[in-house]
Amino acid sequence: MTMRLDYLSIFPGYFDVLDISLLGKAVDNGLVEVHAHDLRDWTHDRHRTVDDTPCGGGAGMVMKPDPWGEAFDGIIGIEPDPSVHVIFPTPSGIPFTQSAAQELSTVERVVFCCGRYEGIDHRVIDYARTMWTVHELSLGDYVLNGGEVAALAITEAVVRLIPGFMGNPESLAEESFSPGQERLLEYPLFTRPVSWRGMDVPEVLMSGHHGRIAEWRREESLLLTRDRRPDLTD
Ligand SMILES: COc1ccc2nc(C(=O)O)sc2c1
Repeated sequence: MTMRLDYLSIFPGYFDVLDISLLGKAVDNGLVEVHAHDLRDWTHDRHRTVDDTPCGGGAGMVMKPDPWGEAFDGIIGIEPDPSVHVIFPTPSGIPFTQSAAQELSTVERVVFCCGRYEGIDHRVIDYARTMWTVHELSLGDYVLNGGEVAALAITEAVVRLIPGFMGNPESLAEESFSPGQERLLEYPLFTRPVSWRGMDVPEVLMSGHHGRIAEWRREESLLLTRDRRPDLTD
């Protein structure tokens, strides 16, 4: 399966980065197909206007619905198709989680709609919900300047879970938040040299005793999770 990823933004250059590193390899391997689009290509005035003042007053500008609607028509089509997943990164979205990444990694088509200014006219989201499967997602309790960085983060979290992307799928099994990890944070990691600036790798990890190593790692994960993310231990 090849996943098609589309990005709609007034800064499509943000997505040039998808040509490098592991994601670039996924493109080369035909696992993903990436298309970035400039929303201004669907404007018709000399200034290529995509925003206007908010109805009801208030600070800032709101993204006009017209360019989004025409872009949807051109990029996705005019027929409803629930197999297309449209993601609006937004501070008012539901928190993006590893399980959401897991679900999205099985989808064949994802379209990211990256807002700027104060946000997108809500009718755009309402329209999208009549046509496709829509997700309004937030990365966390902070606000970025637009949806592009969130779209990149979501992309990386999703694409790395596509079967065949990671050379060694076993490395996914022990990561923080991966299924079967009881929602525990990953234990501390060490590699050679065994001694570095007066600090040694924990002896148990050099013992070759797999049972004791597994026990040490689980204990470390439990301690770390209780300390940093008590909300995960409920
Ligand atoms: C205007 O579009 C925005 C603005 C801020 C923002 N912050 C996000 C976040 O996930 O933190 S997504 C997002 C989209």
